[in-house]
Amino acid sequence: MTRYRKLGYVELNVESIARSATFYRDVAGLQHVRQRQDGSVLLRCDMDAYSVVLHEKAPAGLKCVGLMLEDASQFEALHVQLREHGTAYKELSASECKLRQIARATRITEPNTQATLEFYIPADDASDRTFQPTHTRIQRLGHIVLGTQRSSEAVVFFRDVLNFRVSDSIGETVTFMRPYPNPFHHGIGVVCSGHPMLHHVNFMVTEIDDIGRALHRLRAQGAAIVHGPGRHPTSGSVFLYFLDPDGITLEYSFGMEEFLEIHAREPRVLPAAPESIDSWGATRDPRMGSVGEIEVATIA
Ligand SMILES: CC(C)c1ccc(C(=O)O)c(O)c1O
Ligand SMILES: [Fe+2]
Repeated sequence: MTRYRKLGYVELNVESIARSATFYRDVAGLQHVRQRQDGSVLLRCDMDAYSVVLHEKAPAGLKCVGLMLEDASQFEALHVQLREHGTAYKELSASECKLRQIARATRITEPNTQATLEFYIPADDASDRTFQPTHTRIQRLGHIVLGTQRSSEAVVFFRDVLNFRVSDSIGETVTFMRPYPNPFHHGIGVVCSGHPMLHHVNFMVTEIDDIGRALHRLRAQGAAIVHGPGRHPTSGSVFLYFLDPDGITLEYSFGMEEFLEIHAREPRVLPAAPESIDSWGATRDPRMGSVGEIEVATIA
């Protein structure tokens, strides 16, 4: 079965690249890396080549998600699983990989959310990958949550075909899964929604003070805070959600539960109640998770 390192990158469509590049650097606190010839902007929040890629394309939402495999031998296991399930896949050409600073990649359309998933290993190039945390000490791209009306089928696909492990669910509304054996409680969440969508993108920060400071900083910068601060009983994280310039929901969180590779605890099902989302009792702005079209790629 396929083994992963982590959720590696997320590529977003935004209405104005200049406006969003400034926001993701100055407000969200990522490091600007460079602009590619096609105009897309690379930002990072760890020592990888990039963690977030912005593309100027309406409507705003998700272009694709990169899942870093443990090593090159995982492609064989992944391809076997995809063929057995009858899921079409495409291997990216050497020139496309070079452009994206990756050594090898396979792309699929996840059949239930329609999200483009890219399974990859990074290039072993000599590019500068230093990362200097900014006002908010982001440690990594944490997770994304995808919405679909076929959420139970999506969970089965991530679990049985892609070898994600379920960490917890809240009733039948949301399930949190980790790309095995990455230790963090979830790299992907799947939420019930009326149509396929990106619900939010999460960045994990260094300490609770990053959340408290962000609350005041975001207010001063005029960003829309849409939920929190609060604590998620599922992963144990303290959270704060805010909107990017197009209304895409971003989350900072601190303190996520970690799982061992073996003898991990069993997944839990928490009741479908507000206390299962937030044990501090914060109220949610209805704009949370409301913008995030999923661009559907053609897998030839
Ligand atoms: C409100 C959302 C879907 C949610 C719930 C719980 C967690 C967590 O346990 O960390 C999240 O990260 C969420 O985004
Ligand atoms: Fe989250």
